[in-house]
Amino acid sequence: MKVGIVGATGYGGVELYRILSNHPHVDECILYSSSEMDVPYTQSFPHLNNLSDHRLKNIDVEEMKKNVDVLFLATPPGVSSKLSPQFINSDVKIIDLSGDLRLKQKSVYEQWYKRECVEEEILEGAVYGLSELNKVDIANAQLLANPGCFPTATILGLAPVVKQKLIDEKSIIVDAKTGVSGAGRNASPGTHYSEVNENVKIYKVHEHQHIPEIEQALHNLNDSISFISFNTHLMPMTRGIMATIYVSLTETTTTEKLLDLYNEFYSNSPFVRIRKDNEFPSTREVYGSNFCDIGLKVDERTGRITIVAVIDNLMKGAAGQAVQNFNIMNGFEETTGLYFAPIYP
Ligand SMILES: NC(=O)C1=CN([C@@H]2O[C@H](COP(=O)(O)OP(=O)(O)OC[C@H]3O[C@@H](n4cnc5c(N)ncnc54)[C@H](OP(=O)(O)O)[C@@H]3O)[C@@H](O)[C@H]2O)C=CC1
Ligand SMILES: CC(=O)N[C@@H](CCC(=O)OP(=O)(O)O)C(=O)O
Repeated sequence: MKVGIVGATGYGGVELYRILSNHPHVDECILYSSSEMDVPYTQSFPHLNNLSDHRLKNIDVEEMKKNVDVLFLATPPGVSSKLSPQFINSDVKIIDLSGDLRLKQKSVYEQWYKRECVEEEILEGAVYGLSELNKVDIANAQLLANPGCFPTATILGLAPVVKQKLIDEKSIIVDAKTGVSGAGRNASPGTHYSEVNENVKIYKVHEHQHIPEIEQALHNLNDSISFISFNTHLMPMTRGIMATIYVSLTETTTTEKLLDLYNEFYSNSPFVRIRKDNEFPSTREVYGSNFCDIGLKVDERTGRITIVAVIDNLMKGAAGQAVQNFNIMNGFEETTGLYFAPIYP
């Protein structure tokens, strides 16, 4: 297959390139840029010297329609809203890593992203691609909205107890932490070294754009869920997301029984690893991989559970899950090109 990557000079784009350039069903990667034309890719990324002789191409929709089977958009918010509609009814499948197509209601996108949304009929046609929960629709998608990094960890961490209706629907609290690469390659005052080093910062309090995405997905699993409490913290590390989730149980149960439920729920999900009783994952243990690792424990005194879900934000939180979805959309084994160990230490 021939794949195109728009935004190849960014973090999500170069992670896609790392995976797709070694994918057994990808014959060619075509790399697009909105700011550079006909310059070697290695100019942006010298770590690819001797591995890539690609030159960046400018974005030309008609050229893409002729030369590309699947187009990945690893672009800032607003770009996919303009590009994706131009591919409707074409033979090109679109996998969008941005948040532009994830929310089903135009007004909700405009409220949280504070920018204009695509038409609702485009949103209706887009499939939300949380690979573990939506395989049948993903397999038939032409337009795929790849989930956000925090939603991926949070929804996978909660899905079994939410679907089984074991928790108080108003009790969900998510305390999430992220590495700085989640903010993309361009430095900003909030993300440069001296701001982040030896520091922990809470940001976008009650205003994070992933809140409605998580609520939408949980509501689809259990329609009594409408709102969650969710906050994010920037950590002095490059990659990784940890979502620590607190929820109240509606009936008495044990850690052992919940671990059995999670193991059963994810028994056909090769990238979700449930930890043993009293073992909790850390971000390092999924670094550079497509795994989502989950640990949990019942607090018998309070009747609450603590659930911990970790991912690599650029892998399962972005490019890795995008390739997992690419595999499902094209009838390949979902682990193709992706089933490798995390980098450790
Ligand atoms: N980083 C992460 O962990 C995650 C990111 N995402 C989402 O994925 C998307 C990409 O993120 P990330 O790679 O981190 O961001 P980066 O800022 O690192 O890269 C974005 C790339 O988009 C390109 N770009 C900028 N403006 C335009 C435009 N108008 N048209 C076309 N291309 C443009 C730029 O390349 P050029 O100038 O060469 O065109 C740039 O390299 C974002 O929507 C982000 O929210 C989702 C999950 C996790
Ligand atoms: C550290 C950091 O700033 N992370 C970003 C990650 C969000 C992201 O990738 O944006 P979309 O999923 O909405 O496209 C944030 O928290 O906003």
